[in-house]
Order: sequence, then structure tokens, then C-alpha cells
Amino acid sequence: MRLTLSLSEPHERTSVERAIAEMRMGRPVLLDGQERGSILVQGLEDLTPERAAELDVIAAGAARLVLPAARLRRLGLQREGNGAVALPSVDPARIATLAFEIDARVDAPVHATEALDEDALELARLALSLPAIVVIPLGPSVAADASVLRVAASAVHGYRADRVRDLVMVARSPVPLADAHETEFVVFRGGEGLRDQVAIIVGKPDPAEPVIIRLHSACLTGDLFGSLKCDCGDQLRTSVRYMAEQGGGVLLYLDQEGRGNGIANKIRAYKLQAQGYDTYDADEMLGFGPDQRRFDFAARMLEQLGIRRVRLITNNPDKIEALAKSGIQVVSHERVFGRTTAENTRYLTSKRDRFGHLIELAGERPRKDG
Ligand SMILES: Nc1nc2c(ncn2[C@@H]2O[C@H](COP(=O)(O)OP(=O)(O)OP(=O)(O)O)[C@@H](O)[C@H]2O)c(=O)[nH]1
Ligand SMILES: [Zn+2]
Repeated sequence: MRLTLSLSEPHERTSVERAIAEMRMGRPVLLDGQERGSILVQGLEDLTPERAAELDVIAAGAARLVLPAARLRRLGLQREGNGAVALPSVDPARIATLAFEIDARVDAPVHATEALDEDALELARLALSLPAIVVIPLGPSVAADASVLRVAASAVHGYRADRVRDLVMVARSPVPLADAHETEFVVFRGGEGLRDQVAIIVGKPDPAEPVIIRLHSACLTGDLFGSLKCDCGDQLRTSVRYMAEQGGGVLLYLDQEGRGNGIANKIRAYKLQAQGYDTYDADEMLGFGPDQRRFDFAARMLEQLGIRRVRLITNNPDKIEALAKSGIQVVSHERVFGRTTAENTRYLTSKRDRFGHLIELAGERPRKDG
């Protein structure tokens, strides 16, 4: 007798996680839109000439390069929505130029994206790849073998919102810190991309009262290495010290490197910043909007810790709004500043002037609080 092994996990969601892994490894994924047809999507980062030639052979109709509106604006097209640039052939050099060269201009028709194109871009973002996708339409005569992963477009569509509810606590232990001796680390797993998110409980916060909270997005360069380009490391340590002084608080250390773009894209953006672009323009050049982060899962972490009312340490009005929208009562907010350096002044000024962060810079008169 033959037994069939079948796991009870929802297959659709699992297939998105597998597709994220495929994208990260540079392999193409078959996106199944059912009656809308199927497309093969290939991230840009590993588009070798050999792969490009393979894709050219199977394309049923014109291939296209799907780019976010942010990147299209940088290519000189004023448009609100994302777009698909027609590709007469899958030419890696031309595609790379369109996707991230500084002085590139569009040289072919750009069409509105189809729903499947949007799902393909979402996959790239989930994989922390560059949001630039080569799309190959597949005719009915193409049958992909087991080497190509098939994922339902509908599963990609609802993935992030769906995953928010699945955050589970997987480990907790005391970890004494130099600035806060009585501290416990609590690890959550799940959420988008199954990343690990950590709650650092300082002292003994009382959940019956509003708890001092910081949502801190990971910044490898600033938090760990003391990079002069941002204020993250100072904000991190100041917040922990403040919580210890006040008798308790919780810092959520969120796996959201580079405002959610991932470390590779942040370092790509830093390279552009070294050429004169500010933090938002550099991200736009790579196809990212001002901020990819969502904080709804942070609200779920707080709830699991029994916290519903908070005093939030932040200068970022979006964090206040996002938590409030996710059902956490933000009783008050307090600002937190790092040192100003020659290297981070432009970063801080851009955050203040372009996105309303409540930042005071040394030598300036205090600004009115929001
Ligand atoms: N894309 C991009 N991300 C950056 C850059 N500099 C820092 N970051 C990231 O920006 C985020 C900063 O996180 P936070 O300090 O939590 O957030 P914030 O939005 O500044 O808000 P508050 O510090 O709470 O006021 C981290 O994910 C950093 O890795 C940059 O130049 N480009
Ligand atoms: Zn930083």
C-alpha cells in the first residue's frame, strides 16, 4: 500500500513563503492567475545572460519590465501608478539600466500594470529584492516542470495582512544589559516572511498603566556599529536607559532594516546618497516609496504582552497613527534624539522637512510639538 503524505497547513500561504525563498535565490517563479493566465516572474538581481536567453525562448508574446511608480518618476515619467515597460527581448544590460541606473530614461512604451504584475512586485518586496521584475507571459503550451515553483497570485495578494495574525511567542529569557540590568528578551516568530521580532522588556512595566514603548526598526549600521549616517544607535540606547530609569518599558526591536527595504537595498541607497541624493530620493531611485514599514504586527506583539495603552517614544507621526489604527491606545508620545553629526544632519533634516518627523537639530530653535 502506498501512503500519501499531506500536511494540513494551508498550501496557498506556504507556497508564498516558498516563492519568497525562490526569489531570494534568484530563481523565477510561476505566478498562477487562474482565468487571468499565468506569468513567469524573474527578479532582476540574478538575471544572467543564460537565464535571459532561456526566458526569451518561452515567452508567449512580449516580455515586460514591471517597475514601481517611484522608479518611473526617476526615469522621467510623471505617473501615479506602477508601470510595465515593453521589452522587445530580454536584454539584461538594458533591463539593469532601466531598473537602477541614475541617468536612465525610458525608451519604450510604458503600459499600466495588470493585477498579476502587482502581485509580482509584492513578491519582490517580500523577498527584500529590488522591486523590478521581468515578466514573461506564458502560453497554454508551456508546461513548467517541478524545478519551477508555482504560486497562486491570490495567495500573494492577501499574504501580509493574513500573516499579521500569526505571530507567536517562541522563546523568552532574562538578558541583563549594561544600561538595564533587569531585562527580558521575548522572541516572536511569524508575520511577513516569518522573520523573528524581539520584545525587550526592561524592568517591570505595569500593564494596568500606560507602558513606555519604543518601536525600533533594525539598523545594523547604526545600532551595532555606531554609523554616523543616522541617529538609530543613540535612540536605541537612550530609550533603554530611559525605560530603566522610569522603572519599566518595552522596546520592540523590529526586523525592518532600511525602513523595511532590507539591508542590501539600504546599502544600495547609501551608495546613491554618497553621490548626492538624500535618503528619500535615493530610495525612490531604487523604486521604493518613502517607507515600506507596517506596524500592525507590532500592535499584536504588544497585545500578546498584555499591553493596550502606551506612552510611545518616537519622533515619527506615522508610528503613532499606525499603532492607534491597530487598536493600541497611544496616551502620549515623547521624542528621542541622538547626536547630530556632520554625516547625519542631512538625513535628519530630510526626515523633518519631507516627512514631518518631530526632530530638533542642535543650534536650532525648538519646533512646535505635534
Ligand atoms: N532606506 C533607508 N533606510 C534607512 C536609512 N537610514 C536609516 N534607515 C532605516 O530607517 C529605520 C529607522 O528606524 P526608526 O529609528 O525605528 O524609525 P524612525 O522612522 O526614524 O522613527 P523614530 O526613530 O521613532 O522617530 C531603520 O530601519 C533604519 O535601518 C536610509 O538612508 N535609507
Ligand atoms: Zn540607522
